[in-house]
Amino acid sequence: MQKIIIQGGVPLHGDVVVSGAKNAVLPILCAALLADGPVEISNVPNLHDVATTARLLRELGADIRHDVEASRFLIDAREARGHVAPYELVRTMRASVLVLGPLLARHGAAEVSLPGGCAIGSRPVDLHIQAMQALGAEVEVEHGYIKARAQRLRGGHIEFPMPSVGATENALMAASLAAGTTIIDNAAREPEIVDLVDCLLAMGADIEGAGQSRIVVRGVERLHGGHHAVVPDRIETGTFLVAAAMTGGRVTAKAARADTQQAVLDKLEEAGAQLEIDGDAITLDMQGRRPRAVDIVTEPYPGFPTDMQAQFMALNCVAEGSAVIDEHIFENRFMHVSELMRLGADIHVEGNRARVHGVERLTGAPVMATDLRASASLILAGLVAEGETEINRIYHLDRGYEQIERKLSALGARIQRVD
Ligand SMILES: CC(=O)N[C@H]1[C@@H](OP(=O)(O)OP(=O)(O)OC[C@H]2O[C@@H](n3ccc(=O)[nH]c3=O)[C@H](O)[C@@H]2O)O[C@H](CO)[C@@H](O)[C@@H]1O
Ligand SMILES: C=C(OP(=O)(O)O)C(=O)O
Repeated sequence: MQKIIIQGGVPLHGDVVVSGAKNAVLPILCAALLADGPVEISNVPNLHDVATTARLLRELGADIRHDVEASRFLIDAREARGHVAPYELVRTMRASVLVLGPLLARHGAAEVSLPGGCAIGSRPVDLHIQAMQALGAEVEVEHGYIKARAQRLRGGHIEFPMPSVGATENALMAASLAAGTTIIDNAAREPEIVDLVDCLLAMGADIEGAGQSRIVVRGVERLHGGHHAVVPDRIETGTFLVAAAMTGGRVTAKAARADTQQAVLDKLEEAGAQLEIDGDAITLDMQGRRPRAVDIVTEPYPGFPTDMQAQFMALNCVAEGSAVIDEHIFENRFMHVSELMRLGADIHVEGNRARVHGVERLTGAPVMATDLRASASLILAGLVAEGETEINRIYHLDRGYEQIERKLSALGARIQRVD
């Protein structure tokens, strides 16, 4: 099994080009199922989750061309007649539940395996199901599958008890082809929602209010093909900026979108980093300084993202002072703590709160990655730990980071992937 080996202690310097966002591209690939013409998607990151989604769309009958060099997908779902998303594909990736809305809207039927349990929490799909029911679908859950049916979906009022990114995405895609108007209240406001809506608009949808808590979708008879470029990945951007801050370096993230990650940039400044934003470039300078520990509370957007919690935990581990991290989105997202402690971190967890006392130094050791962002936090810790850190089970990383070790090497890190 592959692993990553890091010799820590090198301040990072240089430029890194940010890839398209994983969490934007996955729903957008699913949205292509709604179109009765070819959809071209550019700035697609070459990730394991993207390959899994492509396999799922092929299984459903879509014709897919992937130009890896050009980071482009061409999806033609005109002949796609399948409506079953099987366990074998869905179990490896939660985002596969995002075919539910498109299949139901396009074919009047969908059978989607319940996504598998994930290391960060129980992650139910009740809100996805309630949204489909509000649009007139009959839904049953049996034998591990969500089975949904509707002659034609009709507009309705969906009021989420809490914002859910995935359920909002499923609701948006289903409502786009429903008869009549749908109002979604307490919708998620993440930049990936806005990006999905931009893609749906390019396909001829009629949607207002993306990025706000109330979204209004006027259903249309058909959606056509179109082109969309995926928004830059704010979590990848944040991860590289934290790497620069922790190592006392200076890094410019290019092709980034500062306006999608104010909460993260604010925390980096609070930690003592100097930031400069110039168009789509974000430069972080921490040369000659040690970060200060920063308190974090994860919240739905525009609050601090849960997907950056583990990386800031790593930063706090080597920062000056102590900080409290409150995880408010997922009930079990501190799996990285025990591994960071193997590197010498001083962390105490009580429920969904972690207290981190910064230490002068971490020391390299073999560690095990448990989920995607936990893996990222271990890489960050390895970049500053004395000696060698060996990170096992890195397949999680390939789900969400494009060529992370190459990008870090280009910034001067001593990092390699070995078999
Ligand atoms: C592919 C993708 O975009 N993944 C992101 C998406 O996940 P995902 O869309 O799964 O996350 P949600 O926003 O739905 O989850 C938010 C909270 O709602 C709960 N919930 C959700 C759905 C539901 O039917 N019932 C329910 O109780 C979840 O357990 C969680 O506690 O948003 C998360 C929160 O920003 C991110 O961490 C993930 O990286
Ligand atoms: C939790 C994440 O992804 P997913 O929802 O795909 O598991 C993530 O991107 O950090």
